[in-house]
Amino acid sequence: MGDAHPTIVFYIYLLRKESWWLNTQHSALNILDEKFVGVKLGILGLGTVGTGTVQLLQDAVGRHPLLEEVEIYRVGVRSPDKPRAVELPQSAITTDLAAIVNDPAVDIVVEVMGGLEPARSLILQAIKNGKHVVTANKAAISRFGAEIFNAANEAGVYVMLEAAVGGGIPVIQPLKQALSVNRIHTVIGIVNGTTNYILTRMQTEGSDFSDVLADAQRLGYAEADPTADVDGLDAADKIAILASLGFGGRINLQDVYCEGIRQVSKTDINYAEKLGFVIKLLAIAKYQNKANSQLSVRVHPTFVPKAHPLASINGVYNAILVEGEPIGQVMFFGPGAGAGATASAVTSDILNLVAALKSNSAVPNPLLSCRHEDYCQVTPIAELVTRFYARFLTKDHPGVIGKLGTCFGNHGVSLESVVQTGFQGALAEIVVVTHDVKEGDFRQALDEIRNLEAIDSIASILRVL
Ligand SMILES: NC(=O)C1=CN([C@@H]2O[C@H](COP(=O)(O)OP(=O)(O)OC[C@H]3O[C@@H](n4cnc5c(N)ncnc54)[C@H](OP(=O)(O)O)[C@@H]3O)[C@@H](O)[C@H]2O)C=CC1
Ligand SMILES: N[C@@H](CC=O)C(=O)O
Ligand code: NA
Repeated sequence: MGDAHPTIVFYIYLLRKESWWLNTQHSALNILDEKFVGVKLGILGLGTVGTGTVQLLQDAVGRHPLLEEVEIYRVGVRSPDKPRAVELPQSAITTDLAAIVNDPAVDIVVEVMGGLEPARSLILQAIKNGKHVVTANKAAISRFGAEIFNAANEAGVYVMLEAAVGGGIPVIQPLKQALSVNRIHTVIGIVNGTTNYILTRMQTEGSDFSDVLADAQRLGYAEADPTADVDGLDAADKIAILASLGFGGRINLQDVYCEGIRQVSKTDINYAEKLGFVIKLLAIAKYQNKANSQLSVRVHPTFVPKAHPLASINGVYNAILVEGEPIGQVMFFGPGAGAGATASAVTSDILNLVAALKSNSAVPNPLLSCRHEDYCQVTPIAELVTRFYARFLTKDHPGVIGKLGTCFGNHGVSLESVVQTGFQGALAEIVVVTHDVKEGDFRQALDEIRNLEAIDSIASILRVL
């Protein structure tokens, strides 16, 4: 300070103290009063997404110039001796992930390791240490979002998750920003690349489920445990996140109804084709009853009319159709999984954080942080009103169709079409498509039908969009 006037020294002391306080509250201020010297990343995970992200960052020429200010500082893995598709100094690689989130030099923690624990604890620890977080982990966010975002708001840091839904498709930021002036009433999408890839190949090539799943795993689309993809759980995580953003409240994951694609057979795919539909695993969040803000949030294989915009989304591609007022319909389309596509989303989040760090703003940006406090009301699936497709295997008795019609009629289920085209061995196959019906009523009719002497089995039940 040399011989500065004592009052000035005192003011500088107060400013420093103030800025220290702000620094602990808002890590966006970590660089206040200092020249911006670049941003150090601590990356947790170097698998499909981590590797794609490192490749993108190491090849920054021709991309946004801010990327050149990003340093890959530490990378955490499980098996340090595994051969990697990227070159990094050995000193940057560690198996001690806690050391990364506790390292004061790290500005942004990029969590691309997946799983629930230790991912959750590491994210929370990074936040506690005043670090911004980028994550691709929809499983952790959909379960621990409240805890993670509350902690982030308290610490004044951001948790960014563009890669968590729709892979490379920008959909999180548009919902948080560009579309947030709309009253959203429907979010409906194909949000799992693995199952869309499987269904597409079963449909176009008549391939077997297990062969195509192996290909999806080899291509890096599937989760470490592909059950999450195949059983619809990954899509449920994603629609919970999208619904939360679209409808302005938290979603309890247990309220999301979820069915996967295991029961979708080639026979159903062929019937769908004959009836003018394709089968897609849809994730749907929409007002069931706008008057009392009741939402329907669900994932299930669905008969989608061939003319619907989601019917032509094939392979690993995802698409999310958002409907709101006043905008009407907007559809986001692009690659939903894979190294490069997902790295694009992760890196765009990193870029946003670099920009936030550079802007030196003392005030957290409300368009980057999470503002939810309350939970949305989600209605039970029995209350859903939808059309159904059902396939029955029946004994070849006269009058079976009439008996089916009577049971449906007893429960107020009206039929749009009834088709009897084929046989499975000695059993006749009858396919029914209903008009809109309350799911609970439809299920009661099925219970009655199951008890008919002429019915061998109900081979499949799928909802129709
Ligand atoms: N794959 C995709 O297309 C997409 C994935 N995501 C999400 O991104 C995340 C990562 O997925 P992905 O890259 O496919 O996963 P991978 O299984 O390919 O990679 C996981 C990485 O994390 C490391 N890792 C995992 N657990 C630990 C641990 N306990 N300690 C140290 N290191 C650990 C692994 O280390 P090691 O290499 O040594 O085994 C590996 O490098 C997940 O949350 C996933 O849901 C999101 C969108 C698309
Ligand atoms: N396993 C997921 C990866 C992206 O989230 C998928 O198949 O969509
Ligand atoms: Na995305």
